[in-house]
Amino acid sequence: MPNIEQAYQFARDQYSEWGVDTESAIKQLVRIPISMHCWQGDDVSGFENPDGELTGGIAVTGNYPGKARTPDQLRADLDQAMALIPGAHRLNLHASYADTGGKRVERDELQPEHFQSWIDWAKQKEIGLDFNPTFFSHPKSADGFTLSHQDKGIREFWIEHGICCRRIAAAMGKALQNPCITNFWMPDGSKDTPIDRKGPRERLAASLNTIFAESIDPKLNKDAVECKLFGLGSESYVVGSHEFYLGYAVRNKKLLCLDAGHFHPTEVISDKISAVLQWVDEILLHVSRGVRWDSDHVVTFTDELQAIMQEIVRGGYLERVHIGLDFFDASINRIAAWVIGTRATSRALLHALLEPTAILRKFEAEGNLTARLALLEEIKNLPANAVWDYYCQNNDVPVGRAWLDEVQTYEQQILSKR
Ligand SMILES: C[C@H](O)[C@H](O)[C@@H](O)C(=O)CO
Ligand SMILES: [Mn+2]
Repeated sequence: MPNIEQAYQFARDQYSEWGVDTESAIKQLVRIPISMHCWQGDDVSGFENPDGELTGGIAVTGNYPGKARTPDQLRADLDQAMALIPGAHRLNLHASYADTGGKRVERDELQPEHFQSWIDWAKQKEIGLDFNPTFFSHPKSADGFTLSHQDKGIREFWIEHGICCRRIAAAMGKALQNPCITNFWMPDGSKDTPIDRKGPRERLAASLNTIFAESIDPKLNKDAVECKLFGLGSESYVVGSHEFYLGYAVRNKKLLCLDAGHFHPTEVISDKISAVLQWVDEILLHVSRGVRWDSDHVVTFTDELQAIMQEIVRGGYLERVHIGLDFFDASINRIAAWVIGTRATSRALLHALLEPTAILRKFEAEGNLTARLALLEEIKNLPANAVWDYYCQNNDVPVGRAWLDEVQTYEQQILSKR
């Protein structure tokens, strides 16, 4: 399309006047993977018990037809979504998505072989995999506690699950020659005011220490821990709070996972990135969008999304921050949800890479805060969209809203027949 080329040439010249090299921004962007979460494709159901209840204080609303019910269906949907998103990304899998051929395998008995079909798929697509033990939607987590449970037997079951998952993740990392990030999120907490806040936290720390006792080469697997402010049914107390995991990650050299929907409504993770990276080597992000009680709306091109990406790029943190997504919406086409959220995240990264940061930094250093604010407003009018369209075209994915036509065709031909 010649007008995309023309618009890009015009944009390239405009950015060059601000000292920004659009070609270099594009080259950087294509190398930044975004870890797409498998659970947007089936409302966090997984394949262990697809019609079972989703527990753990998370909820998916909506009943859009056509959700994936088998590993093959989920992979086909991911193939379709990934074909509409520029760049090479990753897949983030939960343990409850094991491909066991219909056989019931308990979570403390999961093995790498139960994820072989995912590994083969990722190898063929030349993408990396990330992983998560699943501590919810299971009878042994029914009262809201897992690794911090007061019952030793229940704790041991979940500890064994954590140990299995790290080995599975290491097998994925080895097979794909690409380190897997394994994120530990446990729903443990209580609806009403507990008397004992200390005991569960001591037990959670001890359980994690046992899980992480086996040393695994970081070239194969890196562990992350994820905090939360509250969940449905854990409104008064969450064992794994922010302070708990920040301390745990610092002391035990783990990655800290910051989920954008897991803090007070006026608290933003964009401000936390440079703070926690003073104390931990690497972090994982769960890019999400909190709306009132829900921490997991589909990511859109918000101010906070842009601020997160600006912080990563301005701080020179691209090697230390792993970008993952975490949202689930069953009220709209699930493939469209992936595409909207991942394209928005990638576009926000591009905007950050196109920022004339050197000029802004200079004004700030000189104390010229008037110029800093004025230029922050002016650069919002630079033609980043022309660079984005050009980037999409060069990566063989639809430009602009054309991707939606492809999702609608797939819905008619595939989803509507499920
Ligand atoms: C399904 C995920 O593990 C989950 O969303 C977790 O990361 C979370 O954010 C829970 O609120
Ligand atoms: Mn999360």
